[in-house]
Amino acid sequence: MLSYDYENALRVGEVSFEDINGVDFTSAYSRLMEKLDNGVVGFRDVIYNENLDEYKFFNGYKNVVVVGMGGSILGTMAIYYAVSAFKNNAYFIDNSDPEKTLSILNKIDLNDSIIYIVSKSGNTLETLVNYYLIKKKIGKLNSFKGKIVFITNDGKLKREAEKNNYEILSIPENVPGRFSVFTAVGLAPLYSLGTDISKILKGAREMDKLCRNEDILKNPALLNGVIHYLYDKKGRDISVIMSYIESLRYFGEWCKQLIGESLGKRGEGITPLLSIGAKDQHSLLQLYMDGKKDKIITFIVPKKYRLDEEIVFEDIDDKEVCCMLSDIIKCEQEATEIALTNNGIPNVKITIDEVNEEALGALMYMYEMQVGFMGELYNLNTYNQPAVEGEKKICWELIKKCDRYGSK
Ligand SMILES: O=P(O)(O)OC[C@H]1O[C@H](O)[C@H](O)[C@@H](O)[C@@H]1O
Repeated sequence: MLSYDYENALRVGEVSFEDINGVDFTSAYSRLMEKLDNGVVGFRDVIYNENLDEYKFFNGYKNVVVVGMGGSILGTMAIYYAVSAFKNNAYFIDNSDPEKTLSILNKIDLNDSIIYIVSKSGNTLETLVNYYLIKKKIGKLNSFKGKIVFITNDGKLKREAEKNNYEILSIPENVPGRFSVFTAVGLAPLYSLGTDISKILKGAREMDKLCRNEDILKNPALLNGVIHYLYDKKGRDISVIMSYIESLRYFGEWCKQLIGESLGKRGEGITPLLSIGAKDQHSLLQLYMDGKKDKIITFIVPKKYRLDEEIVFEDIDDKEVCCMLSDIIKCEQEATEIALTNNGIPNVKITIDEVNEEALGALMYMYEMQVGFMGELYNLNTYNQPAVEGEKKICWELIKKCDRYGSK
């Protein structure tokens, strides 16, 4: 399913086994388990949901449009772009960038679409605006033959859904948005996109077995959390997630929010930095290798690439050399790993068999648990994001001043 290799994080010598054992990870483990057992947070419970039938009515549309922001869309994008990298019937609308939104909306036939409006609070500015645009576009049609599903618990969007008798799915209150990919937030649109959602949950459950292990060496989420925590304390507070498969780009975007909003509190936290190999060997590797000593690298690599082909080098040391395309990128990753380690840069590696639903379920759940453990190590509230509220208030005031109807 997934293997985790931490040897190079210790080999470089900045952090040792004694350091790991010196961290009170047992208390962190117990505190998180207690929260999960008592339902204070519900991101573990949802992976055991057996009732996937409620999504079966959401099939049969050519296009799937998902409108949301942050935790309400990034997990869906992460899984879709990973497992369905070769399809193109999904449209994701999150930002308030007029050029992006309008160019997407101008090309979709909404009549042949299932449209998900996803917002736990029901009040997120960008989601609201993008919904209004869709509503306006639908209003101009003679009749609307598509389907709108709201995934929301509250706010303006819930009221809008109720007023118009749209279908509403809800999100368990104890599952924070950025941990909600295994709820209707991710599962409903992914089902409409033809993804095998039971396999996503299967992968998450298999990972959960490992994450319940009290033995840190058998618990990759706990071990990776402690390693990153220790390196942060040594000044390596930038966590580079370097994926050697492009279809995991949005997994990185999802991780960025999960790590950033969960742990960035009270002057603590690590900064996630996304990187794609082999490309970034030609742009950022110089910085990783020889820049400030503030980074720890996580390689994410598949054993098998879903497409592959033989390639012949016509002249390597006067010889023809034949290898697979996948051999090339694997050699590049290995070379980077060896060079970084030789240069004293700590790195860990997560290997998945291949990119598929189960692997994504396992990988994403591992990160949810890792962040949960890390929040306990830092002793902070992992599940809120109070610092971003200030900007929202200022922005709503500015928007009221933009009113083009004036005092009408
Ligand atoms: O699901 P929503 O309520 O629309 O929230 C969407 C996103 O917006 C907020 O600003 C939060 O910082 C994020 O944690 C959240 O995922």
